[in-house]
Amino acid sequence: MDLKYSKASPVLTDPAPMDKSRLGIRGLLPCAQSGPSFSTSVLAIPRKKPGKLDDVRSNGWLDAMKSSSPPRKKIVKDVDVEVVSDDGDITYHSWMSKYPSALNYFGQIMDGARNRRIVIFLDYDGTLSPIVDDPDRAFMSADMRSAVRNVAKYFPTAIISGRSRDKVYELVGLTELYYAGSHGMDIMFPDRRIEPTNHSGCIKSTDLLGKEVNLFQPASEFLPMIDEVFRTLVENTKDITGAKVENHKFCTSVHYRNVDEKIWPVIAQRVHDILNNYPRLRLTHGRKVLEVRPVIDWDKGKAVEFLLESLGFSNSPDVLPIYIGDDRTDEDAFKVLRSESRGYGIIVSAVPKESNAFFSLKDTSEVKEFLEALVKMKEQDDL
Ligand SMILES: O=P(O)(O)OC[C@H]1O[C@H](O[C@H]2O[C@H](CO)[C@@H](O)[C@H](O)[C@H]2O)[C@H](O)[C@@H](O)[C@@H]1O
Repeated sequence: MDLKYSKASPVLTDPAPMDKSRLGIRGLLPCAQSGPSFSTSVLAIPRKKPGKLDDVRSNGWLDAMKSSSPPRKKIVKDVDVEVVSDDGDITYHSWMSKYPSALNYFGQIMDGARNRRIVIFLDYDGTLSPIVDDPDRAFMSADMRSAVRNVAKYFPTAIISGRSRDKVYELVGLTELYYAGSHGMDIMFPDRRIEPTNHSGCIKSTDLLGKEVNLFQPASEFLPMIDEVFRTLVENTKDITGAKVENHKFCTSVHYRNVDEKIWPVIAQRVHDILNNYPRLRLTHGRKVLEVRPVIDWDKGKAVEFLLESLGFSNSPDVLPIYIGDDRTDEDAFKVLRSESRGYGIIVSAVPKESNAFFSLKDTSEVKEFLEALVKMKEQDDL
């Protein structure tokens, strides 16, 4: 597909047909050719009559929604954190032969790292902080923060999150890291580095400490559209108990974790109908969350490549990138690292799921252990 601008821009020119097939739209509403103008006139959309929920059932949205997070078979009530029962233990152990524990294989991973510069990429939700019901309360523990801080002393470390860059920075609170928000569509990297050769469009800015930095925001033209669709989604889900819409600047998400499962078809249909008016936006599935993103050729995998290049680590056999993440959006990064055996993806999961990662960790406490082991190894000067 042609790029709209120069080779540098990830914005795709003719998104409409691609959009439709990705969304599985069956022409529920007349489809605007170029999306709505940025006005408030689209804030209220006509509601579907009850019983007309065939689109989201037939296009796979509902199935994807149901399988989008580990089953909550047992919930530890007062901790408010997902815990999966032992039922799937046998399957889990056989899955682990395909995705062995990064802790058990730590020695082998370190052997591969000998004489190579390790670069660490970390997802936030489900990786550094446990999955909880309220996205505003997804805090990382002090121990985890200290593990990440120590890792960053020895290895270049970046956080790549679906949240807005400001929000994830606020949650992590460490200035010594690199941050990419909005699924990699908002990357801040140091000024002293060279702009990656294949990309233009970096802008100069200052970080919260007043330091000069570069920003790469490949979806900046979508800002008003995302803002508009965010407000539309808020308006059209406000009557659904438990629904929550978040604005991540270059993408927006609709949470249904706290919505009664019987109402999932309704929330899915509302989002579907709204997206039908925005052919330049697409939907991806996260953990009990519908994520609305621009149709651009950019994802967490591209962000990893971009950061490696902008930090001066691109295409070097002396570099070993390690990416730790837990959800479907992290698969793009795992794929990049798997290709040409560039590095290691580590999936965080307590249940079996297909992945492009090489290794696995069961939960956030194992992530912390892995990070601590890296630091210990470095402190013993074994790397
Ligand atoms: O890329 P990430 O950093 O993993 O962000 C992905 C999404 O994470 C958040 O939602 C998820 O975590 C919440 C808190 O534990 C949980 O309540 C929700 O069900 C999960 O989907 C965040 O709120 C989303 O906006 C991110 O897209």
